[in-house]
Amino acid sequence: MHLLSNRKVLSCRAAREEEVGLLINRIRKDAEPVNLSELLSCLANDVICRTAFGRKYSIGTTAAAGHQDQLAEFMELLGAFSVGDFIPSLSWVNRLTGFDARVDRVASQFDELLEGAVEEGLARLEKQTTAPFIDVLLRLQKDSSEAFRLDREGIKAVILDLFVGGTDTTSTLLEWTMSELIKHPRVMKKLQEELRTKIGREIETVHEADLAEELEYLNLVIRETIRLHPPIPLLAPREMTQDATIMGYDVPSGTMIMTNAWGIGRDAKDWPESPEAFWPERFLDGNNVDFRGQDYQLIPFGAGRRGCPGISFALAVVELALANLVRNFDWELPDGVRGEDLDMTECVGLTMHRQLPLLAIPNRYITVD
Ligand code: HEM
Repeated sequence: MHLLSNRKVLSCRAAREEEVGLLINRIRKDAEPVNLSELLSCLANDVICRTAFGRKYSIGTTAAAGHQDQLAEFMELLGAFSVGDFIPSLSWVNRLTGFDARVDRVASQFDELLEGAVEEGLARLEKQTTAPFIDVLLRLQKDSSEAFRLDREGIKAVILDLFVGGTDTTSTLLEWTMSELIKHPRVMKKLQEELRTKIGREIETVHEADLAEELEYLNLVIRETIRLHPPIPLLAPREMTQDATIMGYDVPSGTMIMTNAWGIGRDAKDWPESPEAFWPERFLDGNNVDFRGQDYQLIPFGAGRRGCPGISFALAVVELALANLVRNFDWELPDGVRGEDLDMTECVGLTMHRQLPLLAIPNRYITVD
């Protein structure tokens, strides 16, 4: 997908660096402890808004608060169990419970937001050279031929897809990585050592160019977190296009199937050494299992033609944010709670968040005047 190509991801670097810089400054100023879950959700949201729409719905405005709530409700509805999807004759239950009405309301609120963004993009079209995604699509529409027509609804659908695919997933991965690091001080210390040694103390905020040096342990930590906490634990539902036999079961064409990436990542057959433990070193010594869809024992981004096209985009945000959060601060839990006692309960939904927000105290480590 052109919009998520490596070149395009690189071109959005300034927005990522600026937003991560703002996050770090905010953490420096906020009263302790900080609500990392909320801050990381805002970060992912703002980065995607800037790359998709060319602007964010800034913190502190009513539009921002409304938009943030809309997105949370949208994700909740996407992950909710809809009786009618599984037993069509019971669709009336969705009307009775108010589920359909909520879906209609949130869909129309989102449509309003996207309509506004399309109008803003149209007004910008003649002026701007570095284009957010929506402008790229509008330009494509303007230049489109008979053979390839992209209409307004299509543009809104693509942007919505990026939005839904890219915000909650990215912030969930960040939230779980910080949780695991705080819960495992040995791993946190080792990662801090890598970042503080390789990046040095001279700069206050880490930029993407500073990550050019091989940061092996950072990569292992992300891999281990996504194994234990795939942000979309059941991937996207798929329909069988032909009859097949899977593990001895006959599965007819047309059956809806769900893939349990969460279960696969913890399966003792593929992960024989303490599959439930957070241990990034399991990926050393020749274990090169990667998460990009080639190794079926680790598929948090799906695999094949419909696998996630946003992997590079997500990793760019996650690596930069983690490098800054971990290098610049020493973290501890409020009220003297020890890291190993941190509650790690998951909550059910399309994306799998922490049930309780992650609150933590940042102690400044890097202080460049
Ligand atoms: C840690 C972050 C992310 C995770 C874990 C993730 C995971 C996934 C998964 C599991 C799917 C469905 C694949 C399947 O069923 O085989 C998917 C699809 C998708 N993702 Fe991601 N994603 C992430 C970040 C992103 C980002 C940042 C973007 C865009 C900016 C994005 C855009 C999309 C799109 C557009 C699809 C739909 C692809 C299609 O239907 O063909 N994702 N993602």
